[in-house]
Amino acid sequence: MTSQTTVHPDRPRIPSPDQIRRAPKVLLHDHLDGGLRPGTIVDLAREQGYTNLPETDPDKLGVWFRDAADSGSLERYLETFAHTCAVMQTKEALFRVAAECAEDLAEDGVVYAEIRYAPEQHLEKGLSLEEVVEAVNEGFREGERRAKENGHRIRVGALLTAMRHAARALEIAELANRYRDSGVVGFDIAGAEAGFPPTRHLDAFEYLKRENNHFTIHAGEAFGLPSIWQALQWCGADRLGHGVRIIDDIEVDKEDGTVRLGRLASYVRDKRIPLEMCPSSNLQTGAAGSLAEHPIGLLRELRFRITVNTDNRLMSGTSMSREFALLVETFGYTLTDLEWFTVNALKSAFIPFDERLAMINDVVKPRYAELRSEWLFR
Ligand SMILES: O=c1[nH]cnc2c1ncn2[C@@H]1O[C@H](CO)[C@@H](O)[C@H]1O
Ligand SMILES: [Zn+2]
Repeated sequence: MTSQTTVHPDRPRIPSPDQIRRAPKVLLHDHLDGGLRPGTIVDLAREQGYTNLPETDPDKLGVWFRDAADSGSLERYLETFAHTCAVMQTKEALFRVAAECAEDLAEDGVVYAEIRYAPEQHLEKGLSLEEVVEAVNEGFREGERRAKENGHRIRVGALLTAMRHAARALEIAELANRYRDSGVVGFDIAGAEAGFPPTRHLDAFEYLKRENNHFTIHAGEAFGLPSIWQALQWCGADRLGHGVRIIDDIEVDKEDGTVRLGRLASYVRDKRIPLEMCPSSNLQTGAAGSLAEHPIGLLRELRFRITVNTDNRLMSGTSMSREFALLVETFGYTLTDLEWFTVNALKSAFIPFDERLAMINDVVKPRYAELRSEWLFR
C-alpha cells in the first residue's frame, strides 16, 4: 500500500472527513436517474401528476430507495428506477435534475464527472431523443454555472446509455456520436446483465469504433468472467463498468499469499483497462459481501487501474466523499491513495488527452499536495 515517506508524530496518516470532502474528486460512473434529490422527485411527481411514489415525504422517500435497493439482486435493485424515470419525462424535469446533479457533485468536491443515462427511457411523454439529450446538456451547463457562483469548479460530460434488454443500441450510439462535440463524451450499456450479453449490441460497438468514439460497458457485476471477456475482446470496451468479477481470475495462495493472475486478469492489468468500481452499490446488489471483502482491496494492491465511483447516489445514499471515507475506514487509505484513484480516473476519462493532463497536473496534484501539507500549519 502507498505510504508516507517519513513518520512524524504530528502527521496524520488518515485523512479527516473534511479533507476528503475538500479533496478534488473525479467520478466516471454515476447514473443521472440514480442521483435525484428525494425532494425533487416529490416536487416533480406532484407537478406531473405521478401518483405511484411509495412515499411523499422526502426523507422517507430517500430511506425507501435505499432499503428497496438493498435487495441482494441487480434485477430488484433496478426496479427502483421506475420511479425516477417516471418523473424525468419533460424537458423542464430533465433540465432540473441535470442542473442539481452538477451542483450536488460540485458541492461534494467533484471537479470532473461523466454522468450517464438512457435517453430511450425518457420518451414517454413525447420527447424526441434529441430533445432529451439537449435538455440534459443544458441542465449540466446550468449546474456548472451555479456551482461556479458558489465558488466550486466542475466539468460534467454525458455518457449515453443503451439498455441491454432493448434493441436500440445502434440508434443510441449514433446519437452519442452526433452530440460528441456538444456535451456527450461517450456511450455505455446498462441494465440486467444475466441473459443479456454485450455481444447482442455488437453493431453499436463496431459503429463507434469506426467513428473513433469511446465507450464503456457494464460488465462483471452480476455476471462473471465471460461477460468481461466479451466486453473487452468482442466489443472492444475502453473501460469496464464495475468489473469486480475479474477477481474470479485471480488466485491467492492461502499458505504463502502468492498471487496468480489468469490470462484475462493479466490482460486487464497489462493493458491498464480502467475498472469503474462502485463499492456501496456492489454491496446492495450482492456483487460483494462486505466492504472488507470487496475485491477493490486486492485489486488496488495489485495496481489494476482502479477508479472509485458512486453508481447511484440516491439508491445507495452515497456520495464520492462517502465512498472515499468508507474505503479509508476499511483499508486505511491515505490522501496519497485517494490521489492515486483520482489520477487513475482522469487517465481513464473520455475527454481529450491535453485536458486530462491539465486536470491532473494543474487541479488534482496541487490540491492533494496542499491537503497533505496542512498538518504543518496547524
Ligand atoms: O449498477 C448498475 N448495473 C446495471 N444497470 C444499472 C446500474 N445502475 C443503474 N443501471 C441502469 O441504468 C439505467 C440508465 O441510467 C438505469 O435506469 C438503470 O436501469
Ligand atoms: Zn452503473
